[in-house]
Amino acid sequence: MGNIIEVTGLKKSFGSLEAVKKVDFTVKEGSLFAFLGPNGAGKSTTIDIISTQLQPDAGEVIIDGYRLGLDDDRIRSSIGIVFQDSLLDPLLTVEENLQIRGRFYGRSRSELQAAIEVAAETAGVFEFLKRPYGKLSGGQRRRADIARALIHTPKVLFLDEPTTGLDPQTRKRVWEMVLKLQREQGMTVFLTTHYMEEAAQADYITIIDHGEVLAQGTPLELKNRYASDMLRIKPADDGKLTALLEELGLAFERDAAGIYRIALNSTLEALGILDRCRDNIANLEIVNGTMDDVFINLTGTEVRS
Ligand SMILES: Nc1ncnc2c1ncn2[C@@H]1O[C@H](COP(=O)(O)OP(=O)(O)OP(=O)(O)O)[C@@H](O)[C@H]1O
Repeated sequence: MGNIIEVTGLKKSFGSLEAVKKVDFTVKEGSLFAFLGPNGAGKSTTIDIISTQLQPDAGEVIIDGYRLGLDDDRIRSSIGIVFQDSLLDPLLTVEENLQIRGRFYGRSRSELQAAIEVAAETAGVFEFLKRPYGKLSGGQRRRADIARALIHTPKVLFLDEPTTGLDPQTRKRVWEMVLKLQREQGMTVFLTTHYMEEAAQADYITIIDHGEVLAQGTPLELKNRYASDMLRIKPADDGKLTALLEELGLAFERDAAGIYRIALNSTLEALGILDRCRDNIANLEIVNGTMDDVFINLTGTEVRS
């Protein structure tokens, strides 16, 4: 698959604040791409630029073969965006909201109705098309927002924190719908999220902070590079285990419960350590590095919950 988005040397300042300093990344067609960073990292500014809503100071953006600044109308027809704040009218039904949106795209009445049905079916809002948007639950609203973004059958769907503010069960349902869109319909999904368990399911991740790319790769590549597996040992005899680990030259920490934590260079390194310490182990576990660890190690910031 080729790249559907190519961003090179992107820069944007607001006065003296360099919100985007030099951002380069590519997104493969049909992939689930996660764009991560702490608050104020420059994610929204980047998305606003590549979705034609904000002019960059420098850089090149190509989406679906169209160049930003030259083919903005074509870019707009290739992308759908779900913002954090909904754009739908709470007093109108979901169907009426979709009709209003769909009319932007100059279709005949029957084409519009067909497009609404497909978008509603895809986003799972078919059964409440006739209900006022304002009367829907949080998860239903989010799916209606997604239906709005799908009405012109875009190739790339931008989702800005699509599951933030939803209860865990609803979050799961919305998330499953997003995955289905990407996996079954081949849609490219460009996602920002503060939920690392969602990011961990992406095909590719770019992490930015202070307007610069800190790291890029698949979740596995990033975990291998920026998160260690952890060996946790509950000792049979504290003093002996401390002495043994020191003798082995291993760095360790002890938590409040008296559990020893040893960062591993590789999972298999645990075998040698366990073999040497076996007589002093009451209990043990190996905890794999997570995307949370990657995020914290790179940005020095806890993931916002
Ligand atoms: N229109 C603007 N005028 C001035 N400063 C702005 C403007 N838009 C964004 N900024 C600043 O640029 C920086 C990057 O903001 P941006 O919204 O792109 O970050 P973000 O990564 O999307 O953060 P969040 O996760 O909170 O949405 C921040 O310091 C922000 O205050």
